[in-house]
Formats: sequence, structure tokens, C-alpha cells
Amino acid sequence: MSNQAHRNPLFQLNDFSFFYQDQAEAVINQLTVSLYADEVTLLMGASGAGKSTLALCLNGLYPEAVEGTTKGEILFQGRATQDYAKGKLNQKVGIVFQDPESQFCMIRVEDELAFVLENMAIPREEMYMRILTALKQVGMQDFLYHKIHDLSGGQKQKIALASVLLMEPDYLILDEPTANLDPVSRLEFIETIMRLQKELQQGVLVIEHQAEDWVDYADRMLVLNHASQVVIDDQPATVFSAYREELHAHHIAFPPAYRKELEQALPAIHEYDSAPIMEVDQLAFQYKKQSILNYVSFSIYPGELMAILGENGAGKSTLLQLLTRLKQPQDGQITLHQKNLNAWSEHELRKRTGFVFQQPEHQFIRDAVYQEITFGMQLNGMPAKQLESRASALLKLLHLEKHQARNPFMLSGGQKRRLSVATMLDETPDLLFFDEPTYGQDHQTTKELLDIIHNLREQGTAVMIVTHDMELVAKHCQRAVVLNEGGIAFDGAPDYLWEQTPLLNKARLRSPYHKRFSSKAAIVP
Ligand SMILES: Nc1ncnc2c1ncn2[C@@H]1O[C@H](COP(=O)(O)OP(=O)(O)OP(=O)(O)O)[C@@H](O)[C@H]1O
Ligand SMILES: Nc1ncnc2c1ncn2[C@@H]1O[C@H](COP(=O)(O)OP(=O)(O)OP(=O)(O)O)[C@@H](O)[C@H]1O
Repeated sequence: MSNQAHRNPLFQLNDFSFFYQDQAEAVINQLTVSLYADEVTLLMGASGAGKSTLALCLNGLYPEAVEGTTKGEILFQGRATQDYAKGKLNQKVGIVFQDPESQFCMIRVEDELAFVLENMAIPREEMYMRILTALKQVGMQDFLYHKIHDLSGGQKQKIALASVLLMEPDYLILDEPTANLDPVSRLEFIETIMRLQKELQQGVLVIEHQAEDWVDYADRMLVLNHASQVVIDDQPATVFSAYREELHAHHIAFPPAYRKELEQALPAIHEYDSAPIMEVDQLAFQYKKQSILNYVSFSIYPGELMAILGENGAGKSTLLQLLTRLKQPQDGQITLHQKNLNAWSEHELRKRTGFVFQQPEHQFIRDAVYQEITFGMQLNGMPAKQLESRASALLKLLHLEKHQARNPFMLSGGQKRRLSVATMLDETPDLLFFDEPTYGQDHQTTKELLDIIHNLREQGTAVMIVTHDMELVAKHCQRAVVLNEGGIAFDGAPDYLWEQTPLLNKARLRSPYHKRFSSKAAIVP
């Protein structure tokens, strides 16, 4: 850091601006910054600030892939990015995307990884060993012959990383790569990256909304404002201690070690003495011969906020799909308001329950944000005036007013997630299922989403979230259910869960920061 002036940058951005075709305003506005080899840089900024766009410009995919336009220049190793032959720059600059699915071309893991090596003209006889090494680095050596489609979200993310590691790029960009990983896999992932970074002397750019696990490793932290200009550039520890007001203004979340007050869990609003909304009795599900859920039973009560936890591949998303009737169990029964789930009409079921997917774009069906939000209201026959005012309230609530005419698929990761929440709120559901609510959100929008969740709870909605974010569980949930080896290994108050060290280890969970370091929790004056 201090000797930057004497080093040659790997990337040099000079007054670089980027415009998407359909927008008059620049998404990246006259950005001037240098990035160095052998430096781990943490890039933070509000949702929609342009972080992913910047990543795609750095590896040369943009502007071509979106017909955007640029001004200024990006030099990589002293040469303008557009002067690199097609496909060359993205071998030197590897990206692991926010959404791993967008980078796969093949059906099986083995073929996907072989495809990467073929593009690099690696001889066939070397391929197998290299693929196996990369899979071992991410703990996925048993999945060589699996179909990518059949993997869980976290498992896909690990394959995406393996495919980039195979290229041994000079510069590695990680765009929220750990959000889908269980807490232990997240630490292992970061340790793998740091080990390789040292071995290969790579530069690494980490785009993250939750800095906690990276702070101790990163050499440098950049904060972007809404115009994608660098407003803070310093060492992470200095940034979190000395720029507190600026960080608040730019919606950056503080890692727990830098938060001033101890997080207090919110009081419970569940009503265990009232009838459950949903009852799950002896539910069993398997894929082919692999048992995923092995006769599990539990009930969901009005107003409770319940977290489903477990390692990658534990069956959390599968459980949500069963509870929303997107999948059918092989055995067992699910009832909603004492009526068998299969006996509900599709229309009634969708009115009473909402589901926000892990990958929000999987549920988009219209080609403009406004149409997407009003689609359900129209189906429910909502009168035009009411529909308009509900839609505009939701657009405002979720900060999407500016984007209402845009194609949902063109939104940033955080915006897509907020849109999928909006589509679930045309009426107040009895039960809301939410796969990774905080994924891709900055501090401000996370807070707002949680406010929405708590408002719903006050109206009696039960909310079931799947999450790998233990801080969220500690602060907001009254109940945690841990899935492990097909069964429910824990069902109770999170405070009690944090004391179960053997169980946490087995389920690859970690207790939240203030429990791990209770004596150090209030270190910030
Ligand atoms: N393909 C596209 N076409 C048009 N506009 C886009 C496209 N992709 C992103 N945008 C817009 O550009 C802005 C920046 O998006 P980007 O994905 O770079 O933000 P981000 O900082 O990575 O956000 P997040 O933290 O939510 O992932 C957003 O307002 C987004 O809606
Ligand atoms: N269509 C499928 N065919 C076969 N196996 C599948 C299929 N979909 C998922 N699986 C497997 O079922 C298991 C559970 O997957 P699921 O997506 O429910 O896990 P998860 O707990 O949500 O994981 P993550 O935390 O990574 O999102 C995983 O081992 C996965 O590989």
C-alpha cells in the first residue's frame, strides 16, 4: 500500500466511464484507480453502485457483451483491454460471479472443467490431474461426474471457483463468491484463495457486502459511491475505524468487530399457543437413491421468524421446494391451515404463501419491472386504482422506482432480489419462504428488507428463511432448525444452538462473532 507509487499497476483505470445502452447516465463515472498484483483489494459500495459492472469491464467481457459504451481507458499490464485478442483477457483475469450458473456451459462437472482446459490448449493427459487438484482445492472431489444442474447453490459456487482456479489467472475477481457457502466452507474458501494468492502472487479483487471474513486478509479497501467513484481508499482496519460516517452514508455494513453496540436479539412474536399455519409430518424425500430428507416433522406458527440452517447440500432449498409444492415428497404429509397442501388450488396457495428464491431471476416472467410487480395483482383481479397505488408503494419501499420500465434480468443482483420480494407482497401472505434474504444487499437494503419481514410478522405472517448468515440468525430469529444428514439435528432458540459446539462443527456452522469473542465484542470505543 504505502509503496504503491513505486510499483507498476496491473490495472490502470484512467477516467473510465461505462454506459449501458438503454441509459443516459453513466453507471461508472470517470473512475481513476490502480490495482496491483500481489494485493488483495476489498471493493464495497451500495447495491447498484456498479461493482459487478466494473468487474465485467476489468476482464474485457464488457462493453462488448452488452453493447455498452465506454469513455476513458482501462490498461491491463500496460495495454488497453480492448487490444487483447478475444478470449485472452478473461484467461488472465478470472471472475467468480455472483450467480455461478451464468458461467457454466456444460452439463457435467467433469466436462465443464475439461472445457476450460481445452480452451487453454492443455494436453488431454494432463487434464484429469489438474481437474482433480482444482476440485480438491474446493472440497468437491466427489462430484466429478455429477450434473451441475443437480448441485446445491453452494456446491455450484465451489465448481465455479474450481473452474477459475484451473486457469491460474494473474488477477482474480470474486463477485460475492461466498454468499451461498455454509460458514465453514466460507472460511475454507477464503483460506484457499489466500493460499493460492500467495503461491501464485495473484492480485485479488473481492466484491462483498459483508466484509467480516475478509477484513484480516485484505491489504486495501475501496468504497464506491453511487456514481461508481472511489470515495475511500485505505487499509480495511483504518477504513472501519476512521471513516465511520462515510461508510454509513454509502450503506456499507460494519463487520461485527467494528460495531459499536452489542447486537440485541429482538423479542419473540411467535404464538405457539395458537394453531400452527403449517404442519410437516414425517416428510421424506430422495433424489434417485440419495436420501435428502429422512422423515422430518415440525410445525410453523403465526408470527414466527424461523431459520433453516445446515451445510451446503444439507437439503434446505429442497425442503423449501417441498413446502411450497414445487416438489412432491415420497412420503409424509404437509398441511396448510389443517388442509393437505395438495388440496389447495394453485391460486389460493400462491395468495397465502410467498417464496423468494435463491436465484431471483428464476421466478421472473415479465419483461418490465412494473409488469412483474403487478402480475400477481392482476391475476387476483385487483381493481386498477388499488393496483396502481400498491405497485407504486412497493416500488418505493424496495427502491425500484427508477427501474420500473427496465427488464428484470438487467437489474443488479441486489435489485433483482428486492424485485422478487416485491412480487410476493401484493397481498400479505400467511407464510413467506425466503432463501438467503440478505444475499447481495448492502447495509441499508438489508435493514429495510428485515423491517419488511418484521412488519409482516407483526401482522401474523410466519417467515421461514434459509440462510448461512449467523449474525442474522442471532439478531433476528427466535427459532433455528438445523438440517444434518437428512434429519433435524436441532430445533430451538439460536442462543441455545451457539452452545452446541459438536453439533455446530458437524453441521459446518459457526456461532456469531459476539459469541465467539464475547470478551472482545465491544472493542470499538
Ligand atoms: N445489463 C444491464 N443493462 C442495463 N443496466 C444494467 C445492466 N446490468 C446492471 N445494470 C444497472 O447498472 C447499475 C449497476 O449494476 P451492478 O450490477 O454493476 O451493481 P452492483 O454494485 O454490483 O450491485 P449489487 O450490490 O446489487 O450487486 C444498476 O442500477 C443496474 O440496474
Ligand atoms: N435435481 C437433483 N437431482 C439430484 N440431486 C439433487 C438435485 N437437486 C439437488 N440435489 C442434491 O440434493 C442435496 C440437497 O440440495 P439442496 O439444494 O436442497 O441443498 P441446500 O441445503 O439448499 O444447499 P446450499 O446451502 O448449498 O444451497 C445436494 O446434495 C444436491 O447435490
